[in-house]
Amino acid sequence: MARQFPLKRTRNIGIMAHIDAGKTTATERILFYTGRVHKMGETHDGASQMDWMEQEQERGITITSAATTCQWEDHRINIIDTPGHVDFTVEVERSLRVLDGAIGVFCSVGGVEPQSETVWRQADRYNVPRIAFINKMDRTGADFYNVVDMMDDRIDANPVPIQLPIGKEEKFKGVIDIVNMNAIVYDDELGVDYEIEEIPEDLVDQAEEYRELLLEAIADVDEEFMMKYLEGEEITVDDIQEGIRQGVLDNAFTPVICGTALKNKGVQPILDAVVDYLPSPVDIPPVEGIIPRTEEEAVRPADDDEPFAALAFKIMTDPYVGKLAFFRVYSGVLEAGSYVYNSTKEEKERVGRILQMHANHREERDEVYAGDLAAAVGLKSTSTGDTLCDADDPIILESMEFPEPVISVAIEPKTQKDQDKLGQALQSLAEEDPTFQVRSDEETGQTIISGMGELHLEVIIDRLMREFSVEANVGQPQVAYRETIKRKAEAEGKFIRQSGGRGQYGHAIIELEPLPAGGGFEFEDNIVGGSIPRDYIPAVEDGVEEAMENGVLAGYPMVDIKVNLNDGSYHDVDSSEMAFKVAGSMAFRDGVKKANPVLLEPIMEVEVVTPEEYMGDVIGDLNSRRAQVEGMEQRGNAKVIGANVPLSEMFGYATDLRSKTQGRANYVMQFGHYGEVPGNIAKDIMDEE
Ligand SMILES: Nc1nc2c(ncn2[C@@H]2O[C@H](COP(=O)(O)OP(=O)(O)OP(=O)(O)O)[C@@H](O)[C@H]2O)c(=O)[nH]1
Repeated sequence: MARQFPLKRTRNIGIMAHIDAGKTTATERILFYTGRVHKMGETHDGASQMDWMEQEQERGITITSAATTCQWEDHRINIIDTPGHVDFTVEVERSLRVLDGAIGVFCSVGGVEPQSETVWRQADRYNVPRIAFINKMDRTGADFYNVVDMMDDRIDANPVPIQLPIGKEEKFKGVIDIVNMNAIVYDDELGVDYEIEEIPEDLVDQAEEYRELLLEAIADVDEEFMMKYLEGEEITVDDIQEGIRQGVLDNAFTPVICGTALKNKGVQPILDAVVDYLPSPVDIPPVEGIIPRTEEEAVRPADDDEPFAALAFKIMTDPYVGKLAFFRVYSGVLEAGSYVYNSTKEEKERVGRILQMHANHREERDEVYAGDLAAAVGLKSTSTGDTLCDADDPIILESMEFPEPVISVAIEPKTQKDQDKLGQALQSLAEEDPTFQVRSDEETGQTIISGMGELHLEVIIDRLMREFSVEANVGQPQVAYRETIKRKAEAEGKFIRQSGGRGQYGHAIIELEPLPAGGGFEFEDNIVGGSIPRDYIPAVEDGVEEAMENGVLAGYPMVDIKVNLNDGSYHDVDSSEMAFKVAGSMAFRDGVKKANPVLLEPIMEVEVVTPEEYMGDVIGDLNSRRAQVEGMEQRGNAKVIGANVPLSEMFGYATDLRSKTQGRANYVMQFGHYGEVPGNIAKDIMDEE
């Protein structure tokens, strides 16, 4: 069977936004206009099409990203929903990894909020070409030009309006299209019909001014265009569109359009802009990876004739079909019912059915092609971030980077029956979400789950009950502390047993050294002359890694340490992997004690927006939470305070802030870095353990 849409006419896009900017509404309108959904669901009625999960509907926020397919102007558009809440960064990361372009949705009143800033910067890191849609032009206080300025100041988006609003707030009527130099005017309040008209007289000068800015921006990225522009030659609409497309693909500027999703104004132009300006899979550099074993670098161009390569970017448990693995095909073709090689796990797996997800139905696919996004049923071992490929031409694609969890709770099954189900349920959840981790506490035997924030863990516990019917008691959320070392130290581990039967002999001499924050764990093998045989070296590393799971101060995982294995000895008969593993653990524990171990805590970046009259109280309160106030600025008529605050001091902050400011201040917080816990506080934490 041949492919239905040429690669050039495929768009894989995400919609990125701050919570409440209107991403869900915009997505629904897009699906409505592309004809897939025939009734518009409103998020606040809880009838949303994209918010599949029950909790999402109750909370009114989008938590998971689902890939939804629609069609516009002979193009296939796959939309990857991207949440705006920072507790779900992993969802953002994973969608950024597989999309080719994005629409940034901003609220015309709130503008560039801190979380949109975070998401925008994540997208910068992945070089994602973007367009921007300024939504909610109908709201009181709507200010298109202010948002454009904020995009310039805060996120260096180099915004270039290609539309201007006609009117605003309740008088918002439509937009001026400065590419075609005409006006799209909606006839009524609900944007059912529109007319293409001449630009209203009072806006002609402004339209011309912005057209000049647009032409200049294009001239900066397109030499041919620059020549035409400078020599005063005629510039066609095609030239301009071509130029905008170039600017977007080069990440040189961000074209800005506007409207109101809720009132159905300016939605079709979003789709036109996606088709006209965002990249197809062949417009972006081919995906990179390495060949297993040889470790050679390789690329897979977007082409059906290349060997199959895809990335699993989301695992979902579906009530009807069980485990669904969403994947993005970069190259080649995959048939339903065939085998595929999971190069990350080094396993062959059978793909059962392949499903294409639409907003309200699923379509069964016999084959998927380069550039497609679909979901597979039947992949048992595949988890988020794994590469699926052709066994004869294997590759491991660059995986995603996931942040480490910062908060944890102890969880205890209520009954024996729950106990049996808990392990399996937690494992499925961890497969879906790499920022969710499960471990058992060595001393208490309790099951500890960790995640990115209180909301993240709440959602997980909710799902345990709803989807897996596990009843559990949940402890107080605790900060996920870490331990590390501050100086170098040498250490030795010797494990010798010689009582009866076969003895045990393992001996390792190591040196520990601190790595910079975020350095994780490194192991260097400096053994020369076979003082430890090759075969036993991985066992020493395993032993060290196992010992790192429970630090010496308070049993927290150890991070940012390099271990150099420098020497050791062995015994011809008695040495074994087991003995070297134990020796590795012993050496590490011994070394840590000499290397000045310290406790680390997550430090959050907090931003509080408050009316000026409460500023003193807010700062006083932050100071009592060991905050480092980093800056203050005026935004509109409010004060914005930026601070770094230890997460352990932030529990219950929402309630305190509300009562101190009569509910008039807001805050957002996100993980910043791990910092050393001050001595007296560290002592308290260690005493508690
Ligand atoms: N006035 C106005 N309200 C809008 C518009 N678009 C969306 N809204 C409202 O804004 C609220 C948030 O919209 P959503 O579409 O849920 O926003 P979201 O960005 O998807 O939010 P999360 O799912 O929480 O990330 C809802 O009450 C919408 O009805 C608009 O154009 N104008």
